[in-house]
Amino acid sequence: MNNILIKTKQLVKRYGSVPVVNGLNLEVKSGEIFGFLGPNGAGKTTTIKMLTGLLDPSEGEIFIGGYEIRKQPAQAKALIAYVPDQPKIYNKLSAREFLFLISALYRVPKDMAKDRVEQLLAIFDLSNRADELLEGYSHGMRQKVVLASALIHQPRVILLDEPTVGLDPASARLLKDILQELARQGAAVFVSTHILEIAERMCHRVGILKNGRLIAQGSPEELRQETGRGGESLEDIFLELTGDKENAELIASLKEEQ
Ligand SMILES: Nc1ncnc2c1ncn2[C@@H]1O[C@H](COP(=O)(O)OP(=O)(O)OP(=O)(O)O)[C@@H](O)[C@H]1O
Repeated sequence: MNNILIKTKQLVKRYGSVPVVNGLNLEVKSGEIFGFLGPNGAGKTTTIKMLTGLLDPSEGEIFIGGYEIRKQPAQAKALIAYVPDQPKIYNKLSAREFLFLISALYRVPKDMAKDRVEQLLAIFDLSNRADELLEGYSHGMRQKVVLASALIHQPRVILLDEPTVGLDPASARLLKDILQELARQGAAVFVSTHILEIAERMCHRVGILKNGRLIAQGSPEELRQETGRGGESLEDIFLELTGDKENAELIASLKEEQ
């Protein structure tokens, strides 16, 4: 297996005749954290759902660890962890029960599961409430349970859709540290986010999606050089590339007229 763990070739998704993802070519290597950025409706969630195999592409191919997701779905999916933007969780289970359920679904051997569950509960600071029903958990606590459950089978490909929404600063920092450690151990991490500061600090490379097309990709530093915007923040580059800077100028002009 080469070290490209996520690869898409000319990926297209249409709803009716409208392409919402259009000719996407992506590669994410082992050890890399790739930030997937783009305005609302750009096609990020649609792309991530195709990468997980939950949504069929209209055209193109997806390789996870070298396995084409539609031709070898079991092999590809065994490598993946997916944290959706609106996770479903079983409210009538406790966090500990939920994590054991997910371990069983991924066929993690029982002894190993026991260690992993306790380790993850401790890492996410959930140990002392692990036997309470999830229905009584706050949004951020539920998010942490979902993140813990995604890591239980030691995935090589980690797909996260807006994972920091609802997390407090300490938990967002913890997530960043965990993802960096997993990448260091060889995982490929693909994360969509609107928080450009996180992308800038966490991601080795970012891709900017607009209207279903990748309009730029590279390290934040490379994007600065390409756009001739040395010294500017990723946020300024993002707004420039996605055209939202015009909005900022419009708003500024409104203020001047007041
Ligand atoms: N089931 C569907 N049927 C029709 N159109 C859809 C469907 N799902 C998504 N779309 C459209 O596809 C486009 C991309 O949506 P998607 O959810 O992938 O965007 P996104 O980049 O994740 O946006 P956000 O940042 O707002 O979450 C949008 O125009 C959306 O309306």
